[in-house]
Amino acid sequence: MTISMFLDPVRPWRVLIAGAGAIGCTLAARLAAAGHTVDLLARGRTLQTLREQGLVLDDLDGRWHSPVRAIAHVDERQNEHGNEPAPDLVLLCSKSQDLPALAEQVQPCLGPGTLIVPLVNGVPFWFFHGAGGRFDGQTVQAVDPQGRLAQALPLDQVLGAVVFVTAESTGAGRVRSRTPHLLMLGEPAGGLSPRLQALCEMFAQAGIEARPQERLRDTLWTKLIANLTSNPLSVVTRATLQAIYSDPVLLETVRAVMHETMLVASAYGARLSIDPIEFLQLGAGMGAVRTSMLQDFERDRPLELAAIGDAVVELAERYALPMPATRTLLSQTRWHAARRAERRLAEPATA
Ligand SMILES: NC(=O)C1=CN([C@@H]2O[C@H](COP(=O)(O)OP(=O)(O)OC[C@H]3O[C@@H](n4cnc5c(N)ncnc54)[C@H](OP(=O)(O)O)[C@@H]3O)[C@@H](O)[C@H]2O)C=CC1
Ligand SMILES: CC(C)(CO)C(=O)C(=O)O
Repeated sequence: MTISMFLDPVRPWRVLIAGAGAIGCTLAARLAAAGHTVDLLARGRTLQTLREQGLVLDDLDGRWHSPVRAIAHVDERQNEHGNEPAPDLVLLCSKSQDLPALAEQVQPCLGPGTLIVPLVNGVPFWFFHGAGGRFDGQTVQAVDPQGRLAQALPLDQVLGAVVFVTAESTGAGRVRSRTPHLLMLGEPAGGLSPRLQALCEMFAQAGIEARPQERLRDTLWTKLIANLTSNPLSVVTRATLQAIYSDPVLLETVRAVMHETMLVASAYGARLSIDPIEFLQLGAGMGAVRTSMLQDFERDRPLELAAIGDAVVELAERYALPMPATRTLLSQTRWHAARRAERRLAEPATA
């Protein structure tokens, strides 16, 4: 019997949040404010600022100064007697390429009842876990090339998430979120389990709407279509969502990538509820939003192309589906990222 069988949404949970960026800090602030015990695994200047000044979130409900404990290693969770129960919940909140290292960092403190939720864009590493069908249990190479994630995390304790929270860091330990907090959560094997319901309720009590999904992969494909049609193209063009989804020239690429991705989704049995025309209208209605990938590009940070792009191409290859427009777009995005890196290297160093 595992601890999670007793998870009670109203008692305080022991939560470990790994990754103190925009999403990790937003969730940490709201969960701590709701009375949960929150440890936030951070590094560098963020860790130092969190220790010295604490965490501040500005969201639609106001300003939150929340009592989180910033830690550099999970063994700092131990008290003076050298013991600390395993967390009830671990949220992994990094860019997808950083997930293996983060998973290995949290692995030593996991207990048999710890729920683990990666909050990461793109095809998840657990995609084939509990999926049934001919690929059941296989690995998505693009997101877990050395099998480090599957090794570090007990898959039966992993719940999937599709992130609709939007947030941006405004400085170390400072975060701003201007939309209602929304997560879609689901069991990799599908269905509505008691632990999934308890987790959704626990988030809801902290002001984070969490919708339990019987078929999370359907929602995942919808988000992938949004990411794949807009994130790489935003790097190539520097355009906002409004421009990407309304400019007639850019719409040609958007439509081509959307149709290719929808075909892959249907090959995997996804039941998509999106109407393509409505989808484009919704995208255009998002306004002057710069995608997370464009923001990473402008900050000279690595791009999440493996999880958002390469992984979908890999899934397509399993069914011999060509993705010519998507492949071209991904190559062009990489070309722009490489040119930018070269220009940065050529710039004279500032004192
Ligand atoms: N922000 C948003 O609005 C949305 C984000 N998402 C997705 O959610 C995920 C998280 O995004 P977001 O929070 O914005 O990303 P950020 O880049 O803001 O945050 C990631 C954090 O993880 C930290 N980190 C990475 N590796 C380690 C490590 N080994 N040890 C300690 N800390 C580590 C980073 O530290 P450092 O800064 O030192 O690198 C950074 O603070 C991504 O997949 C993103 O695409 C999805 C929807 C919306
Ligand atoms: C806003 C959106 C949906 C654009 O694809 C996104 O998730 C991102 O910027 O990463």
